Amino acid sequence: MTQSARRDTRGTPDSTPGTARRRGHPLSRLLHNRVAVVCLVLLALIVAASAFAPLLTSASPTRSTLDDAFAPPGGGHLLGADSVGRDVLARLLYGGRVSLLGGFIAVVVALLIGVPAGLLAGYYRGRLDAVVSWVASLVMAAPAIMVLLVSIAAIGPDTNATMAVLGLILAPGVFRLVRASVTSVREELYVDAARVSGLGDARIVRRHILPVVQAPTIIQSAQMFGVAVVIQAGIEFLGLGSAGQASWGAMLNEAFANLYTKPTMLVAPGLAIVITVATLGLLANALRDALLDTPGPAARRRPRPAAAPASTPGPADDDSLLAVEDLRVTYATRDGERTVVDGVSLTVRRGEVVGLVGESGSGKSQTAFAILGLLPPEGRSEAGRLSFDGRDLRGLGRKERNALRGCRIAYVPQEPMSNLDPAFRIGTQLTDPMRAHLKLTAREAREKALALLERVGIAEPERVYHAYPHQISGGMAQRVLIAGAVSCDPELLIADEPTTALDVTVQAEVLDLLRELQQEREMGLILVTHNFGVVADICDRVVVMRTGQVVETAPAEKLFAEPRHEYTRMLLDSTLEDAPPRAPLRTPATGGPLQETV
Ligand SMILES: Nc1ncnc2c1ncn2[C@@H]1O[C@H](COP(=O)(O)OP(=O)(O)OP(=O)(O)O)[C@@H](O)[C@H]1O
Repeated sequence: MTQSARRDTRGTPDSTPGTARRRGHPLSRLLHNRVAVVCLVLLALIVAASAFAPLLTSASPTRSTLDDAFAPPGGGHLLGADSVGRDVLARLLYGGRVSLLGGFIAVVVALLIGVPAGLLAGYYRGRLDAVVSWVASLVMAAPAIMVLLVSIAAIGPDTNATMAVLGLILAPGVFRLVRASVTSVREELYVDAARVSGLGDARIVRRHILPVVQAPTIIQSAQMFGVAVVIQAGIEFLGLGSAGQASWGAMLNEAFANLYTKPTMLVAPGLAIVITVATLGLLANALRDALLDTPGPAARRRPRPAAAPASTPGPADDDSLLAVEDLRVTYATRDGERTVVDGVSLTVRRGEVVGLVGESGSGKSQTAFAILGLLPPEGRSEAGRLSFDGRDLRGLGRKERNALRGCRIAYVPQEPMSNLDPAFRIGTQLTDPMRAHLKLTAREAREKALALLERVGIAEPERVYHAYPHQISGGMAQRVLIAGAVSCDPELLIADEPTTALDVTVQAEVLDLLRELQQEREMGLILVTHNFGVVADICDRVVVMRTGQVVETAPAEKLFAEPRHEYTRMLLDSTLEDAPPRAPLRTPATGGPLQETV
């Protein structure tokens, strides 16, 4: 995406007035919605009337006085009395408690089960997701009313227990909603970026995933509450609730029994149920408008083009900072296993810049992700050797990997904007990993972040520190990410096409910055690129990849002076001619044309 295109979708500092409206606090947006305010007031009145029933009426909801049977409204009974002389107002007020408590129990149970299950399944996917999704489908397939009736038969006529069972029945709906939200946000590059910076899963879920899940869950809760109130009334209406208690459903039952003699008895419980349910439904709509009117990250991971593998590894070096030997990355696909990195070997020494070059789809990013331990769950990697500073990275636990990533091995991605969470200020995103890894106080982390912002060439560090990602340009965002990447003084930096998404004018500045920081801190640097100009500018050594394999490894000068492999020559020629390297390739084995990858 070009810089200008990105500005169109993300906004610039000048576009803040437009975004300010959207960024207003959800509560203030809700309170600006008249329907929402009316609903909130009505709900508050219903809840207060039920909670303070003893203060509003001295009558008992269950005591019957046969002399008062069918007493008209007024006098001793403000809303009249029912067929056995019980006070209708008292039954209405106390009955609200049963309905509201029942709805509350059902929603809480559904949330307690659905939210954690959806978070875990959506975040970790794999077998856990498969099992939980299967159970959810099973529960959803069972007819809800039958399950409720069977549970009443088993537990007995206890309204609250029945509503807890209803919560179990509603939980798969919550699970699916949360799982879908997590799955979509999990693919966001800023979540990858948080993982790369070494933040633990709990922190990532709290910071980046939960805020996204929150809004749909709140909306769904309001809807579920309405459904639960109706079902609870239905159960009481059928006479299956707790015996002897006043409830709106029991009042409806009583009214139906006397439908022909006293039809007006339907009015009070009918209105109470309709108003409560309609209010919850309208409130859910208003919540949706208020909560979902926030700018979400639109950018998704770029679709990866397809490519077929070929071969030629290179040697590993013993005093190297990073040593990779015979790295393979495979994906299980419907058509069988697909190898996207095949026998890659490379080394990086301290203070050395290694360019990983090749056309799109040649496996550069997959190699980088495998080194970082960041392949998606469906991807598998294995290597003859994968060591960092003499330490074997194979089989490292999640915690140990996290401790290494972002701290000793850092990553700069190719799409700066998508790697910043739009919901948080730049300062928060910079200080978070520093506080986690370096155990800095909030104040120390802030000072370090401001110094870093200044170091990476940002003219107004304070402003950028307090800005949201949409308020800065793409070039600035990349500088911010570079500042974040070097914030914990890593020994190895992996930069995946760090200038691709930037304006041509900014590209050179960002490369200069990377080179300066690399020299200043004597970092090893793996620069993933398909641009030989970039390689010539800053790389000491070059690894050329094609279709998942290394075809040539050489010092940069040597590679330019005498490229050995035909593919390297073709890439170099296309760079010199300023033409895209897209001539049909021949596989070494068959000589047949390879698939076009872009
Ligand atoms: N999740 C996945 N499942 C299956 N194949 C994948 C997956 N992700 C990537 N690939 C494949 O891996 C191969 C290498 O992709 P990779 O992203 O490493 O290429 P690249 O050289 O970095 O390209 P680019 O310069 O476009 O980023 C591609 O053929 C791609 O289709």
